[in-house]
Amino acid sequence: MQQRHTDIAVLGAGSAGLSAWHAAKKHTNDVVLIEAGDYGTTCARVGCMPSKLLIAAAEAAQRARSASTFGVNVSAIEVDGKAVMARVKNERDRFVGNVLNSMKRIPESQRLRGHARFVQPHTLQIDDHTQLTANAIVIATGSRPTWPGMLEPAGDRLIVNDDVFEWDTLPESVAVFGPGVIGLELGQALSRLGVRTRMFGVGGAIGPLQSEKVRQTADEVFNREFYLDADAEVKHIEYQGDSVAITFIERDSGRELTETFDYVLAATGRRPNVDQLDIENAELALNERGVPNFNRFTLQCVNADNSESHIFIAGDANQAVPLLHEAIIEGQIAARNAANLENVQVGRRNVPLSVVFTEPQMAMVGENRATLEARYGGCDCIAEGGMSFDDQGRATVMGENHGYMALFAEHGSGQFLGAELLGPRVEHIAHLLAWALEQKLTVSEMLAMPFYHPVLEEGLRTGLRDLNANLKQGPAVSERCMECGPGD
Ligand SMILES: Cc1cc2nc3c(=O)[nH]c(=O)nc-3n(C[C@H](O)[C@H](O)[C@H](O)COP(=O)(O)OP(=O)(O)OC[C@H]3O[C@@H](n4cnc5c(N)ncnc54)[C@H](O)[C@@H]3O)c2cc1C
Ligand SMILES: NC(=O)c1ccc[n+]([C@@H]2O[C@H](COP(=O)([O-])OP(=O)(O)OC[C@H]3O[C@@H](n4cnc5c(N)ncnc54)[C@H](O)[C@@H]3O)[C@@H](O)[C@H]2O)c1
Repeated sequence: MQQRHTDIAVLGAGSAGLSAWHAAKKHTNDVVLIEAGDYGTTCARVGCMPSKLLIAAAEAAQRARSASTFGVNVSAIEVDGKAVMARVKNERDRFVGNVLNSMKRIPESQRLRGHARFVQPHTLQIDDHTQLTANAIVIATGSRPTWPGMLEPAGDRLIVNDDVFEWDTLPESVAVFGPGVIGLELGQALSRLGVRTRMFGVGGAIGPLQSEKVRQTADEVFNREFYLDADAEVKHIEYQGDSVAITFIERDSGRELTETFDYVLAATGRRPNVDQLDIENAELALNERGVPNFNRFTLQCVNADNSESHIFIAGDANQAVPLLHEAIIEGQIAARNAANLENVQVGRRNVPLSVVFTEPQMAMVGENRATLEARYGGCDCIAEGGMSFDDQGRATVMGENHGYMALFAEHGSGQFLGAELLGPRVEHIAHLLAWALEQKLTVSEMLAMPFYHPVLEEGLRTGLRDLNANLKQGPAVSERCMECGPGD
C-alpha cells in the first residue's frame, strides 16, 4: 500500500474536477486528481454532447419531413439508424478524445486511478493501492441515473441515457419514463428518428417548467408530435424476453392499453455520487439525502459540529444546479478556497440560466416564480408579462410558430427578474435575458435596446411591452404594435 500526502485532493476527473484541478494549480503544485472510472467526463461521454448529436440528426429528419410546409417536397425520407448512431458515436468520440488529450497536461504523478473513499476526514483510500492524506479535499464525483422500483420488471430491457449512446442502430420502439430534461431531449429525438415513442410522467411536470401557462403550451405542442402523458397511470410492466409489455391508461380516451416496446428508458432523475464515498468518515453534516451540507457561494462543507470543513463539494455531486457551466465555475471556486483555507471567499455566481434542447426549446432565466414569490413576499411584488409565439412574425416565416414566454419583473423598481421560455431557438433569447438580468436592467431599459426586423427577438419586445404595461410603467398592449412592423 502506497502512503502519500498532498495539499489538495480532487475526487473525480469530470468537468468540475478538471476545472478544480486547473484552478488549484494556480495556488499549489501539489494537487492530486483521482478518477474511479474512464476519463472523458459525463458531458462528453454520455451527457451534453452525444445527446445534442442525436438531437441534430433528429432535427435533420424533421426539417426534411416538414419541408412540404414550404412547398418543397422531399420524397422517401429514410432514417438509416446505423448511420445515425455511427455519426453520434464518431463525433462523441472526438469530443471525448479532446478531453483525453487535455488530460495529458496533467502530469502522471498528479493523477491517481481508483475509487476514493474517506477513511478519516483528511485521509482517503484509493482502491486498495494508495492511502492519501490531504490538507483539503474537493468532492467532484458527479451523479448517476436513478429510477423507481416500478421499472425494475423491465429487466435487462431497462436502460438509461448511457446505454442509448452505445446503440449500433436505432430500435423500433422505446417507452420513456420521466418527461424531465433528459427524457424530453432524448424522447423527442428518438420519435423524430422514427422510433415509436411513448412518454410517461408523474404529477404533470414537463421539463423544468413552473409556469402553468408555459407548461400547458408545452403539453399541447409536444403531444402534436409524440405521445406524452405527464401524469400517467401505468398499471403493469412485464418483461417478455426481447421486449417489455406496458399496460397503461391512455390519456384523453381513458382506455386501458397494453403495448410492447423494445426498451424502457429511465429518465427519472439523477442521484449524487456521494453514497459510495464512506462519507460518514468525513465527519460532515449531511442532509436527508446523505449529501454534505455546504455553502453554495464558497462550496465549503459544514462539519458535523457545525464548524467549517476542509472539504468542498462541486458540480453534480452537490445537486444544487446540475449543469455543465455551473460544474465548471463551482470547481474553480471550490479549488480556490481549498487552497486558501484561512481565507475562504465567496465566489461570483452568474444568474441562473438553463436551456432544454427540444423543439420548441425551453429555457429558464433567473429564479423560478415560486422562489421569487418566496423572496419577494408574495405575488403582489411581482408583475408577469407574456407572449405567444403562435403568430410571431419570424417564427411564422420559419414555420416554427409554437410556444409561449412568461416574463417577470418587480413592481415599483421595474427591475427584470426572470423568465420561462418555450419557443423556437429560445437559447438565444434566454442569453439576452440572462445578460440583462446580470446587468440588473429594468424592463424599460430593455425595451430601449435595438430590435432588428424581422427577428424572433421582436417577440421578446412584445412580451416586455406586456410586462411593462402590467408594471404600470408603459401603455397597455391592447392590439398589435402598428409602428413595429409585422414582427411582434
Ligand atoms: C444526457 C445528459 C445530457 C446533458 N446535457 C446537458 C446540457 O446540454 N447542458 C448542460 O449544461 N448540462 C447537461 N447535462 C449535465 C452535465 O453533463 C453535468 O452537469 C456535468 O457533466 C457534471 O459534471 P461533474 O464534473 O459534476 O460530473 P462528472 O462529469 O460526472 O464527473 C464526475 C467524475 O467523478 C468520478 N467519480 C465518481 N465517484 C468517484 C470516486 N469515489 N472516486 C473517484 N472518482 C469518482 C466519475 O467516474 C466521474 O468521472 C447533461 C447530463 C446528461 C446525463
Ligand atoms: N439541456 C440541458 O441543460 C440538460 C440536458 C439533460 C440533463 N441536464 C441536467 O441533468 C439533470 C437531470 O435530468 P433528468 O431528466 O434525469 O432529471 P429531471 O429532474 O429533469 O427529470 C426527471 C423527471 O422524471 C419524472 N419522474 C420521476 N419519477 C417518475 C416515475 N416513477 N415515472 C415517470 N416519471 C417520473 C419527474 O417528474 C421528472 O419530470 C437535469 O436537472 C439537468 O440539470 C441538463
